[in-house]
Amino acid sequence: MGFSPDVTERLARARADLRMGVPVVFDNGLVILAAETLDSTRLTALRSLPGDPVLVITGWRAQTLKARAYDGDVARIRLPADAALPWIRAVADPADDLRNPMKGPLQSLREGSAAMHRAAIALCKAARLLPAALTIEVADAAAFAAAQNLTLIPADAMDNDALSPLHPIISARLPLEVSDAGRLHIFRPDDGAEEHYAVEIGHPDRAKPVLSRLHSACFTGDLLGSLKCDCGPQLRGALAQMGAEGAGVLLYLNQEGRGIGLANKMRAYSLQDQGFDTVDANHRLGFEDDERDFRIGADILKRLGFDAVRLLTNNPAKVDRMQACGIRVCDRVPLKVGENRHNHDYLATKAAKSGHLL
Ligand SMILES: Nc1nc2c(ncn2[C@@H]2O[C@H](COP(=O)(O)OP(=O)(O)OP(=O)(O)O)[C@@H](O)[C@H]2O)c(=O)[nH]1
Ligand SMILES: [Zn+2]
Repeated sequence: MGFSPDVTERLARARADLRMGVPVVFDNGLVILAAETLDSTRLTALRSLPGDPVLVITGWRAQTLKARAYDGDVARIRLPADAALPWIRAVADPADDLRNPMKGPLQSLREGSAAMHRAAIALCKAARLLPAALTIEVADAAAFAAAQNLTLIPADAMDNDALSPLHPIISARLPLEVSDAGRLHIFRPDDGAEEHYAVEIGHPDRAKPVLSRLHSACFTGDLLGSLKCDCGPQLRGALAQMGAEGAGVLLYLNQEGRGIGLANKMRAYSLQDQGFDTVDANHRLGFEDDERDFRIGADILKRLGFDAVRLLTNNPAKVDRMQACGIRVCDRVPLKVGENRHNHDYLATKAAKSGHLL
């Protein structure tokens, strides 16, 4: 009839399912549940199935837990017969690592392919959950999904790494403190993920490099005035500079916590209170230190008609990634504002480990 959801749409459903604790089924036979949202009812149901449940974690998390990661970026841990919900949570979530370091010995699987387990981790990350999934194989995936009313997704659904097209939805005049001539543009991706925004100041000449900032959302810094980072002052500093020049474009990308989501960023903050720095905290949670997709920013710039920028950033990786995405970075304009006694170590870590320029 033509109403059925396509793969992209089913993936959006799958992300929502995982966030609620509902299993998702890959059509080649792997059932997955996010460890973070797993409850005891579904754990019992999963244990009633024939087959051996496997807990998938990332290579980073495995390193912290001293488990073997034969698959490199992921590790498949055999679920012990007596493992209950708190044990699964403790493997997935580092909150109590220091208080309760012994989860193992963890038995990692070596045989067979990890391709679908890798896809399960990618789906948990896309759902902004902890990157850990409980999985089990079923003989007839389509029948199982139909009988249990679960979302069925193609085995290769996560292989497509293309950027989901972003569409301009609306733009409207928005007078700002820094400039009367402000305009806010809303962009919405096809895949049901977060919207992103562009703030245009004045009427930048498309034929010249535009003063530009790619700002990643930071609820704590941008809105609450958190002193743990420099995001709020950077946001306001960038807008002020654009206002003073009379032209510029600031992209506000909803990639909170360098792409791990606000809940996971707060988990990282909690680990930072235990003594880990910003990079180590991400790794202990099982994430890369930076999970952002900078193609989004490049795509929005192009859609607005810009192909060359003077980029306000202290992050050389951002410059490289923009260039790789076809945006010419004619100049890097430093944005050194907002250092205080609370974020001194954070900024020093970014300089030491992530290549930020001080
Ligand atoms: N995961 C994580 N994210 C953080 C932390 N502190 C700030 N962020 C996020 O980091 C993002 C800002 O990135 P930064 O690395 O500060 O800066 P950048 O955008 O790479 O570089 P600049 O252009 O120089 O600001 C925002 O999404 C913040 O929410 C943290 O400790 N952990
Ligand atoms: Zn911040």
